[in-house]
Amino acid sequence: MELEIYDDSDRNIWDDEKYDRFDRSMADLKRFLTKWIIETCKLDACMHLFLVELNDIRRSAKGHPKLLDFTEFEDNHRMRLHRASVKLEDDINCLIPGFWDSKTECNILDQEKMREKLQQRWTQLNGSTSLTSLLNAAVSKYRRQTEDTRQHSEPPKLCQVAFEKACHQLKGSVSGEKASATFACGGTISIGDKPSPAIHRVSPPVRIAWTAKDDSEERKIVLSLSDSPSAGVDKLLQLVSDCEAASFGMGEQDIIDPKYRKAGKLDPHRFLSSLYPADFRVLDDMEQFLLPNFNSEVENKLPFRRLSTELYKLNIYSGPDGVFRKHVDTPRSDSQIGSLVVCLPSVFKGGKLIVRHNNTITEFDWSSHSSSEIQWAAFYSDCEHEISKVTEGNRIILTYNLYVANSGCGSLPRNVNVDPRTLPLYRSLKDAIAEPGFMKDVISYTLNIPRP
Ligand SMILES: O=C(O)CCC(=O)C(=O)O
Ligand SMILES: [Fe+2]
Repeated sequence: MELEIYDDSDRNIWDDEKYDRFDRSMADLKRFLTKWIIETCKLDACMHLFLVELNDIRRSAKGHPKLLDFTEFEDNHRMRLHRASVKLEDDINCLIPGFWDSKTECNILDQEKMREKLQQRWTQLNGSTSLTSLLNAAVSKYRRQTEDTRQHSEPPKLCQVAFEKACHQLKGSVSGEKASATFACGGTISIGDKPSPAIHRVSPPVRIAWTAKDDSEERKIVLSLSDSPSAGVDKLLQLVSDCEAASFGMGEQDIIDPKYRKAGKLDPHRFLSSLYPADFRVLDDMEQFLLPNFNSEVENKLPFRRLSTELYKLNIYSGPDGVFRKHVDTPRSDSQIGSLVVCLPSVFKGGKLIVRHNNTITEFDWSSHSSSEIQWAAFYSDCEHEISKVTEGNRIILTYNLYVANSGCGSLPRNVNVDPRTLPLYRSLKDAIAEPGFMKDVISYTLNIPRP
């Protein structure tokens, strides 16, 4: 992707009319960066999957060849490699249409640019070894300490075996290509009846207001700790019955099939919620775990990529058979990278959220704390997930679309939603302009006119 920016540094960029006549503006630059950032994320994700598979093939190949050296591969390895490279190509075509011109290029792995990118990503994935060496040191120290015992009493003690096994497992999870493959994360927000600063991550009871199906009335409920009377059983029943049946997307169609998804829904124009996950630093947590690394240490430190959320639905899965079988969410735009689900306080049993990626499963079982905490999970759009049967109660969920965006660091973007009059600089400038002689000095300086 190449961007040509005209050198318009001598123009007055605050003068909209003039500025809009140029082909490339700050807005173009912002769009370009956002597109580039999103494409980099998507490419990283595609290469990541490929590298995991390639490393598996290498491990089973003779002589443990170097990453992109396929000379020693036997037929079965070649077949697997071929399948993986076709998948890589398909993934890239699907996520970044137009990035790869599959008609003119023969094989994606023959392309020097692609090989370089794969090599870079590989180096990056294997870069951090400090925790691994710590674990290695722990194992050898433990071995040395127990060597004598081992020599004298033949079978190793159960705790020794368990310790080493745990260290090896941990080492596997913190190093190598699977380490940065975090595809889901989650957390909790406590609920307190007393007001508390949001920084403490204690939310007041959540208030939901919604409109009746025929729009005739506005209704409200406070979702509080279950044993408090304000939990309002009647209101809860009302909320459930005011929901419409939730659909799911299949191709271009929205389908309602209670065997596949049995849940109620309210579209966002029908309800308001008092809970804003960003107030409880949920966005910061998700950014930390879900935004993939850039390509180098230096770039990783750039405050470029941010997440934003868009409230999408309120869903209720009710016992005895609320359910949502295996599916992948339909992304609502090119910049959507995932979903955030927030489980509001309400008693229920069952209803586990199970998220899968690359043969790894993460489960979010919220039933035991369903009445006392707000619980949340976020995961990438391409993760298959399901909700197991809700056997009792009501599992009330807010879903949000997660978008990646650039934070507009560096210079202030145009049309920023901040009133310049609120900035300290505005007041100093205003005061300075009021000084007799200031404007004369500035004008003669900027226009290079000799002062009288
Ligand atoms: O409720 C959940 O845990 C997940 C919801 C979900 O998968 C969806 O709405 O697409
Ligand atoms: Fe989903």
